[in-house]
Amino acid sequence: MQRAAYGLAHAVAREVKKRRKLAGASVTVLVGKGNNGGDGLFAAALLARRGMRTTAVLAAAEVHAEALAAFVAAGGRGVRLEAANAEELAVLCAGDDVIIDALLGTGARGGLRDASAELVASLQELRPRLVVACDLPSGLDANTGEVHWPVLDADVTVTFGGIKAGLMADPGEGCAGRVERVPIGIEKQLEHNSPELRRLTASDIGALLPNPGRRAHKYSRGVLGVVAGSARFAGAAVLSVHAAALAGSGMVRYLGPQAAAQLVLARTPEALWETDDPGRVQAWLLGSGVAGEEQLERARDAGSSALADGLPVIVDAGALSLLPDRCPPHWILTPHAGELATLLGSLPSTGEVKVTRDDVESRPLHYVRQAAEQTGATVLLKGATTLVSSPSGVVFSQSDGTAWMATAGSGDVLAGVLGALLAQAAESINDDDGAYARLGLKLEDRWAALAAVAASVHGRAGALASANFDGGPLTASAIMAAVPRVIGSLNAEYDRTRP
Ligand SMILES: NC(=O)C1=CN([C@@H]2O[C@H](COP(=O)(O)OP(=O)(O)OC[C@H]3O[C@@H](n4cnc5c(N)ncnc54)[C@H](O)[C@@H]3O)[C@@H](O)[C@H]2O)[C@@H](O)CC1
Ligand SMILES: Nc1ncnc2c1ncn2[C@@H]1O[C@H](COP(=O)(O)OP(=O)(O)O)[C@@H](O)[C@H]1O
Ligand SMILES: [K+]
Repeated sequence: MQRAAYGLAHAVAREVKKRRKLAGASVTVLVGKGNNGGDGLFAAALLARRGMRTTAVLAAAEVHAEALAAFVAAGGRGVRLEAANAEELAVLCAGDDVIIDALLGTGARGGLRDASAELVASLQELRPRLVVACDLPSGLDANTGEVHWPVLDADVTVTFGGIKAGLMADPGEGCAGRVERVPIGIEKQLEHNSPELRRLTASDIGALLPNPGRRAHKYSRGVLGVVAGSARFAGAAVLSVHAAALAGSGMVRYLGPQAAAQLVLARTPEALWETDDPGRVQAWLLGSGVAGEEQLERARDAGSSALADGLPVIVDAGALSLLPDRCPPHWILTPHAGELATLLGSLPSTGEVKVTRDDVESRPLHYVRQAAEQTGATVLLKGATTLVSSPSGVVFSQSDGTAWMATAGSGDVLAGVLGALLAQAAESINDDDGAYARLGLKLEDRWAALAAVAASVHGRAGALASANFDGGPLTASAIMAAVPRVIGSLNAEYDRTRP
């Protein structure tokens, strides 16, 4: 607890010092009845000793006794929270330089109640200057990222030991701000728990990204077949094919109507337009912008032959309605929340239960797992945080992008990037001595890891492209243009630091 409190106090002091002098700055800690409140009080005691004006709002009749004694001994002032003073206290706290949220931690059952809920709801409206959450924002489910409102949005969350699953899945992650981990000596223990939610680091991604050997040729690099776009949504074909080319596929074969193909070739003369027998490919991308019977038929045909040949397939947008009864794990579905809701509704195994887009957005981790389990496929659920579930339930979470990426065509670019990575890795991903094996990834989870690599490259490309405009808005084309640099720098960084 002392280590946790020390780490928390250190982070709070550092954040305050970015804005003003520490001595004389005001901090209020919101204290619940458990150990989370204890951490908050011990941290506040340390801050009082560094000259901060400290107040503790005590939200329970009994709080951590030893921590309260330390807080009082350091000169801190306690105020009891009651229904009658919740609003008044909210106004007072909102004027402070920083608020520490230590109401509920990992022992919480459900959300904030009574006066605590009232206080937090009012504070959230008052938009305090700086909020630091102790371990996790109170009201979050540490295991799922589901949120019991109200929650006070944090600027920084200082979390102890391991990063909780609830800080890597929305909507929880969206409330947590920047997440910092403080080691408290239980890390070795955590390593042995099988991690059901993982986030790949830049170094993991560098290790998994394909890097052509000296003797590579275009066919050995991986050929991607693409059935995307339609007369109505020609842009999806243009974007996905070009993104696939930029992300390093050896070659792209495009199947679609002449009108779309002309636009595809105008943007990507490197692609081939296939009008009858498409020739050999290592992987397929089906569905981005696919509409109309003729193009759906092409997607259906390609899907059937891929299933028969055991080739990996990305199933996006328009092709999500064409799934076989049971998909293999090397079929990667790429829905956004609305498409996932529709998909789940169409599966016989979902039964009569109706799933809405709102349901998926409030429990993305639950539903992405459910979809992977029910279809047998790997499922990538797009969003601010993108979750990828393998059919075995292991989930990867990547959150590297910027909200400017919520723009038309962004998903088509992701599909193209994923297609390129899939075609390049298709023949080596299961090798016993390959990069995926070296990272300790089980066979059934490798497709999900690959999809997570694509999501991260896509997110990083968006972040880089936006940074090039001082954090300004993006088009899908701008995201795409940054993809080669992101791959190049991840590869270079990995080469520089590899063990
Ligand atoms: N190894 C560890 O697990 C460590 C835990 N630490 C801290 O301990 C915290 C967990 O402590 P606790 O297990 O005491 O859990 P909490 O601090 O979350 O408090 C749980 C207590 O609050 C009550 N409670 C549960 N749900 C409630 C609700 N909705 N409204 C009101 N009261 C509710 C419970 O009856 C219980 O007494 C962590 O979040 C972290 O801050 C750290 O001190 C470091 C070490
Ligand atoms: N708020 C956000 N922050 C970061 N990335 C986002 C956000 N919203 C969406 N994205 C990303 O942008 C892409 C949008 O894809 P999609 O919804 O299929 O759009 P479209 O169909 O227009 O291409 C996904 O990769 C998703 O993860
Ligand atoms: K908390």
